[in-house]
Amino acid sequence: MTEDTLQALRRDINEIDSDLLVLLAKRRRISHSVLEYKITNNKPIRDEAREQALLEKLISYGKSLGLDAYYINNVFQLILEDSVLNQQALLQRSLNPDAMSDSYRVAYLGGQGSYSQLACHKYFSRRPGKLIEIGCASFEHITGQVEKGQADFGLLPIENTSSGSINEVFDLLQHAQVSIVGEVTQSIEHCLLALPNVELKDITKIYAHPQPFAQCSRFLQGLGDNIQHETCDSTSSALQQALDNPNSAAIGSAQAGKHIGLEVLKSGLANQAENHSRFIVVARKALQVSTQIPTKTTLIMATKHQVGSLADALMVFKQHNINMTKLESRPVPGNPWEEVFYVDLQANTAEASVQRALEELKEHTQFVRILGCYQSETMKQVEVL
Ligand SMILES: C=C(O[C@@H]1C=C(C(=O)O)C=C[C@H]1O)C(=O)O
Repeated sequence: MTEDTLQALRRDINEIDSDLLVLLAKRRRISHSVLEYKITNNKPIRDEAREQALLEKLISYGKSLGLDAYYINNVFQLILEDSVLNQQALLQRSLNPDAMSDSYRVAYLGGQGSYSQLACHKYFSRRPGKLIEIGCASFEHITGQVEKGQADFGLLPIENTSSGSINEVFDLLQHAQVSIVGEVTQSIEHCLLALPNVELKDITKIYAHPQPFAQCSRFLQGLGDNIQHETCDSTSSALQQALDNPNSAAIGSAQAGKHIGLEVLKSGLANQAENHSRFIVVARKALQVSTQIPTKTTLIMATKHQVGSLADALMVFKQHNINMTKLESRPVPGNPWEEVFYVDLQANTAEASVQRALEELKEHTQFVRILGCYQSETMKQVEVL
């Protein structure tokens, strides 16, 4: 085959890819129109039976064209997710017009290349308007910016699949005057990054935020005791240190390393192959969440000092048929041995049944505070394979 033939084939591929994009954009517009029907008829945004039927039909047709089921499933699950999340985002925007402006300021930990920045870009990608980023040095700084009205939103990591709950953030939420308005999950792919030409054997010091150190503990143990670990305020500052100090490395994402001029010495450092962090998005005022979309409510409560009081409180959720997805206990700062509980519920406080459950919960607790009611971002795929 000649070079000219190759170029001609590549032109054909380019054309097909452009056509695919045009069709995807058209599909998205039609999906937006379907939303109008759901709003008028008060129907849930998601229709899993329709998705299931659609995927089965596509897989069968795709097979006749020589495409395998796994490939078709992967491609269309992504298209469906986009379609559903976009409808949800549009609906939420129409419900909360006051919270929409041409530009919005978001405070997150670190700066260019931090994992928080990746999560911020992912979460706000569906939102029109100009994103103004405010890099912060600590979690308190983030909530402070939101409380003072210097940021419209703050992004805080709350849990990680390798290292568990991020206690500092839970403790901060006890007193911060902010409301949770959203969540986003970001996959975290830790790499060891160093200046070009530095080899693993040359490294004497590794810089990282405490979270990546915890999430990559097994890899770090394997390197032996001769390498010093220095904790940094954020992944961005760890990268800067690796840039400034010879024979050192930092833990961060490959993208962040590339951006700043560091190369990947080793990838896949996390203890768990599937390493994800869930972030919460906070704002000064709570948002209204449509009952047509999957919703989470996060609350904080202190139970009474009586036998069975936690069990009694949790029974309220069971009796009202409310699914609890997380229960976390944290000490009360300044009151040794006192505990507060963080609870995530699959519930929307706009529903009368949820309001009744929360009223009843008060009878079994010393206090209850709703930290937020927000759109659940995790979309469970329908299973066809
Ligand atoms: C577009 C719709 O809404 C959602 C998105 C779908 C899609 O993009 O094909 C299918 C079902 C729904 O979960 C619809 O209900 O038809």
